[in-house]
Amino acid sequence: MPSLFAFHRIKLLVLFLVANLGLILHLSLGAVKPLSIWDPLDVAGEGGSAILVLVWICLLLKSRPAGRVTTLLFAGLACLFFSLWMDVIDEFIQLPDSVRWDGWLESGPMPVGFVLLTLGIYHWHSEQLAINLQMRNRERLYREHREFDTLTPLGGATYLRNQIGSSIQQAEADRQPLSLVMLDMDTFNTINRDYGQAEGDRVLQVVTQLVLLNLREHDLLCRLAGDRFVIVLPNTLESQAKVMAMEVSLAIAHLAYRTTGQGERLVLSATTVAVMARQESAEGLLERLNLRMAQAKQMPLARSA
Ligand SMILES: Nc1nc2c(ncn2[C@@H]2O[C@H](COP(=O)(O)OP(=O)(O)OP(=O)(O)O)[C@@H](O)[C@H]2O)c(=O)[nH]1
Repeated sequence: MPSLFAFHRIKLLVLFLVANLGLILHLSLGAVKPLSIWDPLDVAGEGGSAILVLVWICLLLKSRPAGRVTTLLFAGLACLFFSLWMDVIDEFIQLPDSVRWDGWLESGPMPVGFVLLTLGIYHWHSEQLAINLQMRNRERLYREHREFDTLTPLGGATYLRNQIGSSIQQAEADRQPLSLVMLDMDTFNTINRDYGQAEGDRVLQVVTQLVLLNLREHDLLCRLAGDRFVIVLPNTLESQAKVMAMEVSLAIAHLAYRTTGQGERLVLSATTVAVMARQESAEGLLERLNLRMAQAKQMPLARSA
């Protein structure tokens, strides 16, 4: 993927030019102050703040695609940076008393920047609501990006354990059943072996999409490890979970998956098992689910639920 910075070159160029214009204006009309009257505290405070705002700008441009939200956030931060930059320059360059505009350059862009930032954050909020919809079935109200697997991208084992823990508590409080379904691809290592790791990765991504399509609004899919996934099913009895497990298994078996290289048709299959939570810890429930999976893998004819 090309660096997102590439899309923002013009913005950075404009900021660079405007910042330098301010500096040149000061240098052309004022005189450099003697070192003895520099105030190190002011220089450190204002200079440090300006540098931090520059870091925010870089992180923003490095992580966001171009568009209205990015432009507003950038414009807001650029105004803040310019105000702080003028403040820093003021520490080193003495302008004649007749000059009045320097105060405007220092204080004017700051409120404009805050207004632009507020607008940007408002539109960011609307954008995030749309993204949340896309993330349905992938995350709950709790987000911790370090617990997300980058390939699929689903919550990993730590995220899953935390979510099972909170789902158990919620189920007990609501006096509702909670079930889990585990899904493990069959002979997945042969795909890696015969078609390469990248093809295996693609299979995992496609299977993830397919399983997500089979879930209800409040269900959660996580990747426990390798080719093993777990679905958390609130308000669900074991019998209902078994039906869902069967449906997911059938969907995978009926998927017409073709390899990216030669377009060969791969027959995919997964073993699925379901358990309902009893009065036990998240770890205990997950252990029982793993045990059920180990038993199902040993009985090839009973590989669903
Ligand atoms: N492509 C790819 N392979 C992975 C990833 N994580 C784990 N694997 C591989 O997945 C394979 C899983 O192998 P096994 O646990 O034997 O599973 P299996 O081949 O499906 O065998 P059974 O489950 O017994 O049917 C191993 O070869 C791992 O190296 C991944 O992120 N991408």
